[in-house]
Amino acid sequence: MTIERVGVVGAGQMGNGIAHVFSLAGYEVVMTDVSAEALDKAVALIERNLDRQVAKGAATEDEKASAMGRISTTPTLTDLGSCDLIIEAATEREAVKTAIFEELVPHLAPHTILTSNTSSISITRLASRTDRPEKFMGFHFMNPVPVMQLVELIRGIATDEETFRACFEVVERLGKTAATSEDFPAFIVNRILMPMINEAVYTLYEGVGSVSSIDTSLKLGANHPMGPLELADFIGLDTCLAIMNVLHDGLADTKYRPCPLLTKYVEAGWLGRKTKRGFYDYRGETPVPTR
Ligand SMILES: CC(=O)CC(=O)SCCNC(=O)CCNC(=O)[C@H](O)C(C)(C)COP(=O)(O)OP(=O)(O)OC[C@H]1O[C@@H](n2cnc3c(N)ncnc32)[C@H](O)[C@@H]1OP(=O)(O)O
Ligand SMILES: NC(=O)C1=CN([C@@H]2O[C@H](COP(=O)(O)OP(=O)(O)OC[C@H]3O[C@@H](n4cnc5c(N)ncnc54)[C@H](OP(=O)(O)O)[C@@H]3O)[C@@H](O)[C@H]2O)C=CC1
Repeated sequence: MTIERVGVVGAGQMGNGIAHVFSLAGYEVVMTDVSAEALDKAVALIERNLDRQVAKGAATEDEKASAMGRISTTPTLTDLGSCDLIIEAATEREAVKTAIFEELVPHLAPHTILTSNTSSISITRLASRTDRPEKFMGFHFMNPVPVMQLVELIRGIATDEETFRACFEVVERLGKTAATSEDFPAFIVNRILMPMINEAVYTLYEGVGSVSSIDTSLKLGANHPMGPLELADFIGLDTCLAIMNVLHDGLADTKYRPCPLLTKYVEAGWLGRKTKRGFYDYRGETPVPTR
């Protein structure tokens, strides 16, 4: 099947990156969000990130202008009904995602493939809340989307081969690499990455090290590009906690117990970079550790 028009639901840090890479690869993109401000911010951010690529010689001014011309925004979710492929990238809460699918489904063309960028939630369960479990998949990008090479593709129990092939071909046209994961809590990347981040928070909670010593240790001692607490702030502490809860509930093993300190940061609304405070305070010139 031919995919030309792509709908993106949620214009946060993942939604803007997803719209960016699809438009640069020549797809028409329609992006929606509950917040008009988020849509405006996303378009401005895509333009800034494309400028960065132009400055580095990774894209030309013409490619940038055509990519920007292929992106439109709408506050109305049901305007996405005519898209060939939809990628839901709203907040990591199952109730939010199912409400989106339930509102969208009556407006979809019969051929539309519905996907979720969820970091952890059961694809089979999300699919079961739609009219098309066979045309439903997990399409999981990594952050920052324009930079990271991987896309995890997750089939639900009912996903058909045609849908999988179509999504696989899209990943190739984006110039990215697909890895396939079975549909179990948090799939592959987050099944491995998030317990490491949670353990870093326990290391902080138990006073084994400060924020700086933990991040410096993993950056210089294990060659990670970002320390685990810096990475947690980058991903969003609400998303990290949501993923740990899915692992804990879904696999019923205490080794996935979210660290109480992670819960406390989220309760404070200190969600990391997106709220300017998390394990670091980003309100000044340079990030300052908060513990
Ligand atoms: C939670 C989930 O469900 C799954 C996930 O996504 S888990 C998170 C996965 N992501 C990671 O682990 C990221 C780890 N961090 C990194 O790889 C690096 O720190 C980083 C790529 C983000 C930044 O690298 P850096 O060397 O410190 O910064 P910088 O030199 O400014 O940027 C490197 C490149 O990325 C680009 N870049 C950085 N941030 C960007 C962004 N937000 N958008 C677009 N481009 C960006 C830069 O333009 C630069 O491009 P070139 O290589 O073409 O020059
Ligand atoms: N952060 C990361 O590193 C990664 C995240 N993901 C996944 O991507 C998804 C999005 O995460 P991320 O971009 O970080 O989150 P953000 O919080 O940055 O963005 C989520 C966006 O969705 C909006 N939203 C909430 N409810 C709705 C709705 N009903 N309809 C449309 N938009 C809505 C939010 O608006 P408002 O703020 O007004 O509520 C916000 O703008 C999640 O499923 C997450 O797990 C996947 C890979 C990496």
